[in-house]
Order: sequence, then C-alpha cells, then structure tokens
Amino acid sequence: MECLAIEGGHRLTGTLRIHGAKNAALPILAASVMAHGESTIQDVPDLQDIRVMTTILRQLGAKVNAEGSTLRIDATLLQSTEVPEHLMRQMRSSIFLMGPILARFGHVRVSKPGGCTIGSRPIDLHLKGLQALGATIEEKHGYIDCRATRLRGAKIHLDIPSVGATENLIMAAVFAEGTTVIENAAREPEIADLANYLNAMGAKVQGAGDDTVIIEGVDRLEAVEYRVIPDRIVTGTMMVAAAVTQGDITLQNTNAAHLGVVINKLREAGAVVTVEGDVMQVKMEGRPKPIDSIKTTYYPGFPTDLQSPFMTLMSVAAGTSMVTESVFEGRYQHVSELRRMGANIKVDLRTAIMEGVAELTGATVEASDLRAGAALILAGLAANGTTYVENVHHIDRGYEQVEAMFGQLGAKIWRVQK
Ligand SMILES: CC(=O)N[C@H]1[C@@H](OP(=O)(O)OP(=O)(O)OC[C@H]2O[C@@H](n3ccc(=O)[nH]c3=O)[C@H](O)[C@@H]2O)O[C@H](CO)[C@@H](O)[C@@H]1O
Ligand SMILES: C=C(OP(=O)(O)O)C(=O)O
Repeated sequence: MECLAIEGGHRLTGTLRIHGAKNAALPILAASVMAHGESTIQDVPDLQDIRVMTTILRQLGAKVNAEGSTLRIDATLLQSTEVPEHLMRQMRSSIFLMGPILARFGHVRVSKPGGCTIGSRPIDLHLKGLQALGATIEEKHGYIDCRATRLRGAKIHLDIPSVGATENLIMAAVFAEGTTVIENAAREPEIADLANYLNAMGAKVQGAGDDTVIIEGVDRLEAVEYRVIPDRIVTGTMMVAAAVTQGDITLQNTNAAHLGVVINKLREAGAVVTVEGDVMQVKMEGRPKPIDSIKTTYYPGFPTDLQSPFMTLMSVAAGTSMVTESVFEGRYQHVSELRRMGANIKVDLRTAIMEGVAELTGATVEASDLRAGAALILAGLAANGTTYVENVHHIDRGYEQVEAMFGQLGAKIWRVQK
C-alpha cells in the first residue's frame, strides 16, 4: 500500500510558492463549458480532483489541453449532457457541472456526487434553487434529470449559506432570462473568484463574496484567459506546519485577506506572522500556546477545512484548547489517529477538548479524508520517530505533490510502499 513516511522532529524552514486553489479551479473549470471558444485557465493545481474534472469535460466532448498549470478548454462543440455515474462518484465537485450544463443545453443528467466522508452532504439546496429557476427535476434509479427550455430569473433564499449551491446557482442563473437574486449566499473567496471569471466572459454577476448575489441573465459568454486565486487552505496548512515544527517559513502567492481569522488564531498560539503583499512569513519559537476556542463556521469565520490541522497544533500546545465543528457532522475522524500518536483529545458530540502533550510519537495512521490526512502529516512532522500515513489518495485530492511541497521546506517525508 502506498503511504507517506515522515521522520519527525525537523523544523520547517525555507520558501514555498502556494499553488492555485482547488476549490476555485473546480467550479471555474465547470463554468468553462458555458464559453464560446478556447478558455485559458492559469494556476490550476495538478490534483486528483482536477484530473477527474478534465476527464469529465473530455468525456462530454470538450477539448482539454494541459501545459504545466495552464489548462486550455474548448467546449464549443460539447455534445453530451450526461455525466457518467462512475465519474460523478469520484468527487463532490462533479456537482458543479449541473448548473452550467443545464444553463447551456436546457438539460443535464447527473447522479449523486461522491467526495470525502465528512458528513451527509445533501444537495437539496442545489436542486431547490434550480427548481426556483424553473427547472423540472426527476430523481430516478440514482440519477437526477434536470430540464428547462430556458431558466427564468428568480429570488432564491438559501436555508444554509452553502458554497456549492451558491456557485451552482450563480452559474445556472448566468443564462437565465431576467434577474436572479440569491439571498443568504455563501461568501467564500472562491465564490468571488468564480464570479470574476464569469464576469470576465461577459456575465453580469454582482455582490459575489457578499450574502446577496444578483445575476442579470445574458445570452452568451466568450472564452477568456483567467488566473485562479491562491489556495487559502493549503496556505493555512503550511502556516500550521511551520508553527507545529517551531519553524520559520516564507510562503509566496498568498492572500492574507482570505485568512484573517486563521492568522489571528495562529498568533494566539504564539506564531509570528508577517505579511508583505502576497508573501507571508510564519515563525514560531518554543512550544505553541493553547487556543482558547475555535468554532468552524461559514466565511469569514474559521474554515472547517483547517479544523483538523489546527487540532494537531493544539495537541502539542502547552495547555487546554477547545474546538467546535459546526459545519460537517463527521469531521473528527482524525481524532482516533491523533490519539494513536499520543494526543489527549476528548470529543463530546461536536466539541473537542485537547489537553496538549509535550510530544507526539510516530505511528502508522490512516487518512480518512483530505484534511484529516493533512493533519496527520503535520502530526508526523512534529512527532518523535517515524509516522506512516496511509490512504494518501485522499491527500492527493488537495495538495499538489505533497511530499515535494513539505520536502522543499526541509521536511523528511517520502512516498513509500508499505
Ligand atoms: C469544492 C469545495 O468548494 N468544497 C468546499 C465546500 O464544500 P460544499 O460546497 O460541499 O459545502 P457546503 O457549503 O455546501 O456545505 C455547508 C453545509 O451545508 C450543508 N448542505 C449543503 C448543500 C445542500 O444542498 N444542503 C446542505 O444541507 C452541508 O451538509 C454542510 O453542512 O465548502 C465547504 C464548507 O466551507 C468546504 O469544507 C469544502 O472544502
Ligand atoms: C472537503 C473538501 O473538499 P470537497 O468539498 O471537494 O470534498 C476540502 O477541500 O477539504
């Protein structure tokens, strides 16, 4: 079995450029099916989820060429409106194709998406929103069939500010007749990035990044060149890696404005974070201090995707810390693995209390999902001895060449067969 072997106890030092954001690139690639001509998307990370997305696009009839981190997509002659089930199941983000394909062709057939097992993750808000735009939806034999001769603008109030639903509905509304207003929209930076891309192509999306998004329908989008924003979750992960190894690293291609609350929590733990333009330096001297309390919530609150890396940090802090996971009900699967490495964590429903220990010890642990896997790498970097992290494929969904990324900062980490 392929796993990551990590020899702990080495401070991270040096410089790393952060790659483009997975969670921005995926909806942007899906939106490219609405464009006429060849789209050029830059800084697309080479990740498993991106490969699945490009496989789907090719399967539907688009031409996709990759040159380093630049993807060229021409979906002008796209024919199929049905995403094969085995590809839908490979990741959650396959659902992003629903809005754009329906908007362009008046029909789309998908099945329930797959993805990390961090909670039930229904898609009811996506479907209700599309119905509000005039789509008829039939669910049969595990497939979802959506039809609409032309979508019509509508007022949609999301019960939860879902990132994916906000993005799907913005994309669907771009070709709808009239005006769509999405209330209680999610405000994550990746949504603003998607809207910027759509607007560059000729869409009229206002307010993305705020809780009310207004979309005036247009008839046509023209392909453009567009650069994806830096990955704030990868940035946050590397910042915690510096803190947990008492290191000193410089990160390039970052956006500190997307990480306000995260930077505050790192400073609370004792890290010195300095920002100059798109460069961030993170330095930690001595053992981390405990963090009083972290509650994951929607942006601009503390991101659920960084909850597990922060739990690693708190596991070795000099005192007691508390975390509440309020977004996904199943996002504590790293806890049992951190305990195997000596962490003292008690979980009561959605709240975890961590009594920091002086040292973690290397062990063989299993990544249950993407960010849980990242948290276990960080634990391995800080631990005494060697850690083996199994199920690397989860980590490959979100961190490009993960061992090279940490290796560049002096970590002793290898991909091995065990
Ligand atoms: C590709 C991508 O961008 N993934 C991110 C996106 O996932 P994703 O878009 O799937 O997350 P959502 O914002 O939709 O989920 C937030 C909450 O809403 C619930 N919900 C969502 C949709 C729906 O139709 N019904 C419903 O009940 C979910 O179960 C969850 O409890 O945002 C999450 C929350 O920041 C991040 O952890 C993921 O990394
Ligand atoms: C949960 C995540 O991704 P996805 O929504 O693609 O499963 C993540 O990026 O942490």
